[in-house]
Amino acid sequence: MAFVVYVDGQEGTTGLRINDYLAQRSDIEVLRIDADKRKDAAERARLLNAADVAFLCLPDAASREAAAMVSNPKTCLIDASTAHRTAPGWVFGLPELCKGQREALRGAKRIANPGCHASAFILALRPLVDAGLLAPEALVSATSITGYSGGGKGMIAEYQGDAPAQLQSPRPYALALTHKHLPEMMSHTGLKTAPVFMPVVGPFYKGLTVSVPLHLQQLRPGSTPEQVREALAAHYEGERFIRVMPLRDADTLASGFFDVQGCNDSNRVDLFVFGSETQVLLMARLDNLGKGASGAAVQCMNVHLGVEESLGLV
Ligand SMILES: NC(=O)C1=CN([C@@H]2O[C@H](COP(=O)(O)OP(=O)(O)OC[C@H]3O[C@@H](n4cnc5c(N)ncnc54)[C@H](OP(=O)(O)O)[C@@H]3O)[C@@H](O)[C@H]2O)C=CC1
Ligand SMILES: CC(=O)N[C@@H](CCC(=O)OP(=O)(O)O)C(=O)O
Repeated sequence: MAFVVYVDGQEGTTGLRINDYLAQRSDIEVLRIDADKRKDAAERARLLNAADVAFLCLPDAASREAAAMVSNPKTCLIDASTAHRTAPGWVFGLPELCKGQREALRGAKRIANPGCHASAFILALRPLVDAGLLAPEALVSATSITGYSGGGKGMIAEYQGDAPAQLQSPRPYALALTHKHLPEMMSHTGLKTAPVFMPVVGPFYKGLTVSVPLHLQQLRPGSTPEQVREALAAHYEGERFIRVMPLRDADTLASGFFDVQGCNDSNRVDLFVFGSETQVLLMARLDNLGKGASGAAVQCMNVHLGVEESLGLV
């Protein structure tokens, strides 16, 4: 018997991509809402409550509204928005976060998927905190370079229309230093202080890389770049979507440049450690619409339904 799935926000950037993934699956029956009822609360409530799994691919306020509509105890919600990522009762949708996370996702009926920048930041730093290399009290900074599809339909239209010249250069943003991913970045790494975080959106569709520069003096005394890479490799051993690259990745150093789009069209995260005698630079790369959004949501569904090993993501 097929699992019944509904995507609330089926016409948005994340929803469309989830539907592409689901279309390849014979074990999933997708409920679709009529075009003229896409924002009709009663019809959305009916479909949400008819689903085994419902994805919320909506702005935050609409996600909160949708969650409040669900009374069927069997419906599992997987929310792609920022609304519930540190909310009590919701499990964070990052199976690789730590031991026990998969089991938590199997049992959960409320799953909040990470933000795209946050996924990369957390996957790069959580192992260092868990291994005792980076103290929870550490003060860190991060930048993120991202494609414009991260900004949803609105930003895509801005870039693909008659775009003004300033959109052709990288644009730093969130300069009030209050980016909406900071709470989840702290809560799911264990860091007690928010990083100084500067995202930069560039004139390409998708692909994202978070970089975290660290002086070795910021780490446990005596730490080396080798130990940093080792901590990542040990944490993610056996994880099929996480690739810990060789220390000082030779291909990148030989080419001289880092390829921000190198994980596009995959659900993969590549983790890089570059290092000198006194410094390390951690870089985490993903497709913001893959492991940064829709791929991650489908992966969480697979984990929840207990079909993770068999299905559809690369
Ligand atoms: N794009 C990305 O890389 C990522 C996005 N996310 C998050 O996922 C969520 C969806 O983002 P994204 O797909 O990019 O956004 P889009 O703007 O592309 O799509 C949002 C969709 O939600 C629909 N919608 C808005 N309000 C309602 C409502 N009240 N009822 C039903 N549908 C509604 C919109 O309808 P309409 O078409 O009429 O505007 C639109 O189709 C957001 O919370 C976003 O922050 C998370 C990680 C990464
Ligand atoms: C380029 C761009 O604007 N990106 C979005 C993040 C996309 C994402 O992860 O959004 P949610 O947290 O809403 O899920 C931003 O930085 O706000």
